[in-house]
Amino acid sequence: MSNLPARKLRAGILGATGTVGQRFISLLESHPLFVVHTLGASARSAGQTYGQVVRWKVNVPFTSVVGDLVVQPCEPDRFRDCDVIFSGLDSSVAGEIETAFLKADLAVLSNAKNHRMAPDVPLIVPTANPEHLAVVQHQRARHSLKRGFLVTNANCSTTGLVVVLRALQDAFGPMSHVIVQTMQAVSGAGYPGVSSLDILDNVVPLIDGEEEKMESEVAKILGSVLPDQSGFQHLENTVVSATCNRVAVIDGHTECVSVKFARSAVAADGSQLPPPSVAEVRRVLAEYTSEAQLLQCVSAPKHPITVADRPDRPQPRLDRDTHGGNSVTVGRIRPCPVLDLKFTLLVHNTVLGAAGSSILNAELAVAKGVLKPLDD
Ligand SMILES: NC(=O)C1=CN([C@@H]2O[C@H](COP(=O)(O)OP(=O)(O)OC[C@H]3O[C@@H](n4cnc5c(N)ncnc54)[C@H](OP(=O)(O)O)[C@@H]3O)[C@@H](O)[C@H]2O)C=CC1
Ligand SMILES: N[C@@H](CC(=O)OP(=O)(O)O)C(=O)O
Repeated sequence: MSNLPARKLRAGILGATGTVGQRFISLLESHPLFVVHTLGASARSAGQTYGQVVRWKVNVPFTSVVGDLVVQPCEPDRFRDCDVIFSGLDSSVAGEIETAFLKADLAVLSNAKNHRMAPDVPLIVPTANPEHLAVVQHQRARHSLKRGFLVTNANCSTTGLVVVLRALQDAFGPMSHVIVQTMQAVSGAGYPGVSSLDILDNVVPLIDGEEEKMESEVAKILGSVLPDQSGFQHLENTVVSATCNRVAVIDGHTECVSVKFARSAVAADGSQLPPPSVAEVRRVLAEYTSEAQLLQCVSAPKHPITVADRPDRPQPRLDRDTHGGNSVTVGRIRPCPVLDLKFTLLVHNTVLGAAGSSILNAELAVAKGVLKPLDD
C-alpha cells in the first residue's frame, strides 16, 4: 500500500456504544494503520468508562485498553488529537454533529444517512466507486478546510447491490431496470432494534425509508464524477425498484435481484444485442477487482465478489464472513424470463454494509494521500 504513514493514525469513534460503533472497535482492534484513541456517545454514556456502559454484542471481546477509555460527549474539541473520525451515530443526531466535526477541520467517515446525498459529499462503497473520493478537494475548498473532509458510505442493502451492479455495468454496459427484494438482518436496526415478539416466527414487510434510500443511492454511486471534480453526475437511465423485509437473521442482508441490460432493448434501427450468458456473468463477477485491491488496501477482500459454487448459497450464517465480511457473495445466477438475469446476493450489513466500508474508505484515503496524520 502506498503513502504508508510513519505512525498509526489515532481514530475517534462517534456512536462507539452502538451496533456499528462496536463493529468499528472490533475491526480496529489490531489494525495496522489505525488505533482506537477516543470514544464518543450520548450524554447517557459520556463520563463513564466504555466497559461500564457498552452492551457488547460482537462475539469477540474488546480489550481492557478500550474498556478503560472514558466515553466523551460528541464535541469536536474532545476529538482534536484524532487523525480520523469514524461515525456510527444515530441519524437523529448525526447530521448536526458530523457538520460540526467537518467545520472543525476533522476527517470524518460516516455511516449515517444524513449527508449521503449532499452534492459535494462522496457516497463511497470502497469496492464499487472509490474514484468518487476525488471530490474531497472541492469539498475542502468550499468549506475552507486544510485537512478535514466528510465522506459517507452507503445504506447496508445498497452496499451489497452496487458492488455487483458496478461489476455488471463495467462489463456489459448500463442496466435499464433493476428489481431487488431484500431479507434484512435484525442487527441492521441497531440495538435493541426490533423486539423479539415482532420478529421471531415472522417476516416484517416494511423497513421505514429503506426502499427510497436504495433507489436513490444506487444512482449516485453508479454515476460519475463531474469533469471539474466539483460533484457527481447521477445515473439517469437505470430504474431501481426495491422491496425491503426484516427477517429473523442476526447479521447479513440477503437480496434477490433481477436486472435488464440497456443493450438488450431493441434499438431504433431494429438491432438488439443478446443479454450476457450466465457463464459470462459468473466469470465477470468472479474476476471483478477494484482500486482497493490495486492499491493493496489492508482490509481489501481478495475478491470483492465471491461467486458461490453450491446451488443453495449464499446463506447468511455460512457466507457473511467471507473475506472478513468485506466480500459480497453471489449465487443462483440464472436467466430471468421477465428481465434478462437474476441472482441472489449476500452482504454483511455491519462489516461491508457499515464499519468495514468506512475503514476501507479511510485506507483508500490514506493510499491516495487524502488522509494523513495531523502532524504530517
Ligand atoms: N446497523 C447497521 O447495519 C447499519 C447502520 N447504519 C447507520 O449507522 C448509524 C449507527 O447505527 P447503529 O449502530 O445500528 O445504531 P445504534 O442505535 O445501535 O447506536 C447508535 C449510537 O448513537 C449514539 N447516540 C444516540 N444519540 C446520541 C446523541 N444525542 N449524541 C451522541 N451520540 C448519540 C448512541 O449512544 P448511546 O449508547 O450513548 O445512546 C450509540 O452509540 C445509524 O445512522 C445507522 O442508520 C448504516 C448501515 C448499516
Ligand atoms: N436500515 C438498515 C440499516 C440502516 O441504518 O440504514 P441507513 O444507515 O441507511 O439508515 C437496516 O435496518 O438494515
